[in-house]
Amino acid sequence: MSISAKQYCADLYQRVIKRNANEPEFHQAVKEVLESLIPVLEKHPDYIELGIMESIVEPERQIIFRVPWVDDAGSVHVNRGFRVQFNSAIGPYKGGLRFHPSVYIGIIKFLGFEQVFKNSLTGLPIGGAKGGADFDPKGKSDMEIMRFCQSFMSELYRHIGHDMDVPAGDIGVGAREIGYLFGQYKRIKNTYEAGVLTGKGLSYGGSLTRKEATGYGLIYFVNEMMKAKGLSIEGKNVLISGSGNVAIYALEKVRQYGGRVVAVSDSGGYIYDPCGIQVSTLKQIKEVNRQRIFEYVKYHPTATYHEGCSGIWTIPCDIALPCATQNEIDENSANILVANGCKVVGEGANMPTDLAGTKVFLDNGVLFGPAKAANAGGVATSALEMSQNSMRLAWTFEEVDARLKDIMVNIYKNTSQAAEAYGLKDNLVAGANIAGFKKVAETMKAHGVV
Ligand SMILES: NC(=O)C1=CN([C@@H]2O[C@H](COP(=O)(O)OP(=O)(O)OC[C@H]3O[C@@H](n4cnc5c(N)ncnc54)[C@H](O)[C@@H]3O)[C@@H](O)[C@H]2O)C=CC1
Ligand SMILES: O=C(O)CCC(=O)C(=O)O
Repeated sequence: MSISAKQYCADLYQRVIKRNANEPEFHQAVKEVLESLIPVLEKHPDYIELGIMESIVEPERQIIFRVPWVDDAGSVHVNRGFRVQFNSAIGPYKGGLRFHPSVYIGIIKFLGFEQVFKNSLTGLPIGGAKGGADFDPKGKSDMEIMRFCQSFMSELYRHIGHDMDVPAGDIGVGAREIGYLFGQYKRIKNTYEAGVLTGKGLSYGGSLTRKEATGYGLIYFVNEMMKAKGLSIEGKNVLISGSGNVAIYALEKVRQYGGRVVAVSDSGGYIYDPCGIQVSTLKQIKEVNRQRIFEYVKYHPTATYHEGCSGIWTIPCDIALPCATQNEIDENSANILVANGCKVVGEGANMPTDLAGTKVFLDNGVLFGPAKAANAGGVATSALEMSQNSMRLAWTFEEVDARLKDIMVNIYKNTSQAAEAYGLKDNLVAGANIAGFKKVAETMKAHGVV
């Protein structure tokens, strides 16, 4: 090879920027991975020579489609739907669907790219994909959500299948939406293909523990990371951003480990309660009533509500768990967290810390669990749901939970070993990228230039 691995990665990154203009989230995700992989490419120049690096940053397929739907007043709306099938080297495409007004191709591409490495880390046979729409579910009636999901699936069904591509939930897509999507798929295809979606209801092929899996898995990972340093969650003060699926079940598991979650947030603001946030009230407000987080203070007089979501990171804590969305912790918030004594960060959301924020944590010796590793429990349990669907069996909650825990312990072990093997001890960002990449790269090599 005539140029260094470092120069190759810098050049490739420039080509990615040029080819994918105006997609800063995708550029950010690629930059982090390429920088982590320099020591791997120094040992394996064949990954460059065989075009594996060029291929790993280029989705296998990108689908963009029109989603017309009619609201309750009879007005027609047209949204844009996406599915980016990024890499199918190690299994059928797998990854969630996000319904949020901020969705555009750059967000879906970054999420699909991250999913490739995350899914590889689970040790299960799943490739990487992501999808969604720029639809805002906020304030929509059940019937509007149903009509939107039916229209979305009326195009998506052509591109998915239990051995081809298996979507699931993400921001704005939970059990209700998966139900409507599944109903429409079944109607169009006239076949009961349970494994075509995951996160399903229990009566039609869903898995126990899938709802809890991302949040529980995050805490299993954080616990493992702390245990390796002689620390524990017990007695620690914890901040959790977001108050959706990941945040709620992370909170539940932190309490089971004896920690105290003193703040949670939504896109409007955050609540702080030094006595600890009650998970049952949060579930009622968010899962049942679908209300904003400020409602919480009506039930708990010790809690206070504060406008604006980034303020949550100014609260002193031992452990911070960003579980809302991408780039919610920047350099400034990271510096404040460190100055206030935060020693552990576990990423429940995808890419919630920007590159400068990540550097602050790593430079200051914060135990940092990157998203690809720390939040992989959700997709891992989706893969367990697919296994149960294939076998036409349903495992107990305890059985799935035990498998999830094993998977998270293994992910910690593999990421920390990969980091150490490349002289980057304790840098789990590099460890996750390296361990996730190597399995995919070796498989792509075995498949030839395809
Ligand atoms: N649901 C899953 O199984 C998995 C989700 N993730 C990631 O976790 C994150 C959260 O996803 P879910 O909990 O599933 O979504 P969700 O739709 O259930 O909840 C999202 C929550 O984040 C809040 N939020 C949105 N923007 C915010 C902001 N700027 N500041 C504070 N709060 C904000 C929303 O109000 C909502 O409470 C996303 O990054 C998603 O990609 C990652 C792995 C699996
Ligand atoms: O369960 C899945 O397939 C998707 C989970 C997901 O979207 C994620 O890991 O970010």
